[in-house]
Amino acid sequence: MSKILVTGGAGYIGSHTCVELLNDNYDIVVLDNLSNSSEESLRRVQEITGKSLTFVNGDIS
Ligand SMILES: O=c1ccn([C@@H]2O[C@H](COP(=O)(O)OP(=O)(O)O[C@H]3O[C@H](CO)[C@@H](O)[C@H](O)[C@H]3O)[C@@H](O)[C@H]2O)c(=O)[nH]1
Repeated sequence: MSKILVTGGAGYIGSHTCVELLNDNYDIVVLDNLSNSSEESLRRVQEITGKSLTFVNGDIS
């Protein structure tokens, strides 16, 4: 299955996107600097879907 990079994936729109992608069996890597979110949202994404993701705390700018 394809791997998808989700920038801002810990945020509101990003975390909902992560749920949909995981439910469609994509592997996802979330890149987020947590400037307007927390890792708690990603914990919930994994709890809701029963699937794991890779999180990278960082900034590409
Ligand atoms: O340089 C940056 C800027 C943002 N982020 C992350 O990107 C994600 C999304 O950023 P944000 O602009 O907060 O978008 P949303 O999460 O979609 O939140 C917006 O939409 C929500 C729902 O309407 C509102 O509640 C928020 O206030 C509003 O910022 C967040 O996890 C941020 O931590 C980065 O990683 N790097």
